[in-house]
Amino acid sequence: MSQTVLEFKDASIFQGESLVLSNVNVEINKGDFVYLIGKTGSGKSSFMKTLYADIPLKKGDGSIVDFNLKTLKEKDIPFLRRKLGVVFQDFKLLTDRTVNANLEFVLKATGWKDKNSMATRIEEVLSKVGMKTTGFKFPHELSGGEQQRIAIARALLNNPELILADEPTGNLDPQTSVEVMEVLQDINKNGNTILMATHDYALLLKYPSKTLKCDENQVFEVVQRKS
Ligand SMILES: Nc1ncnc2c1ncn2[C@@H]1O[C@H](COP(=O)(O)OP(=O)(O)OP(=O)(O)O)[C@@H](O)[C@H]1O
Repeated sequence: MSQTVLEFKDASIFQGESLVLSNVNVEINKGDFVYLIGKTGSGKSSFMKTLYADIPLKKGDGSIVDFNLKTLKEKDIPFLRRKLGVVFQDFKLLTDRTVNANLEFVLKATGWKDKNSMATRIEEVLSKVGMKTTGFKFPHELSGGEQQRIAIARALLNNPELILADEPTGNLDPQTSVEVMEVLQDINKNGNTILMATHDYALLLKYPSKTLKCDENQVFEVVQRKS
């Protein structure tokens, strides 16, 4: 039986007082790869932010990785985020330290203590994204695509139940976008569930998958037509 990782029922999403999305009914199951598309300003980022509790869910119901977003308390947010891996368009690596130190920073912040286990986990996630030999480098010594791979490795550190990728290829050229997408596809094939907001229709065509669209304050599933 499929296991639900994310479920929204009749939810509304607000930015401050203004309604961005209404009647949101969405379900994502374990192992899915789901795209979230829509024009600029249609609410993709607002939806993503609701999922990692950067925006509170005030109306309707929403649950994600066994957390109820409606009743979520401030103190629960770090525990929710430990079960999520978030990847952003602008990578958000700490520029003043190496790749290894970036990853170690996250492990320490999420309660890891043993040096050897941390080093092993760092090596594991770097090899998952094909960046095993770059741990000693600083972010500025890496290309955009490589930095995004490191950001994906960082998202994988705590074995997240769901990866939220908000325009992960938005700052990359088409060739590099495909390379980063291959990494996300591999991770998905290995069992990780991924929700990816994107503007990149070329990727959608190349890697077809379930697609949700934000338009006119609604989110609905679109069926890709085979050409
Ligand atoms: N911090 C904010 N405060 C108030 N309104 C906001 C805020 N952020 C976004 N909005 C508004 O919410 C709506 C949805 O924006 P959102 O960023 O979710 O769209 P998006 O689909 O992610 O766009 P893009 O593709 O440009 O990132 C827009 O009308 C935007 O102006």
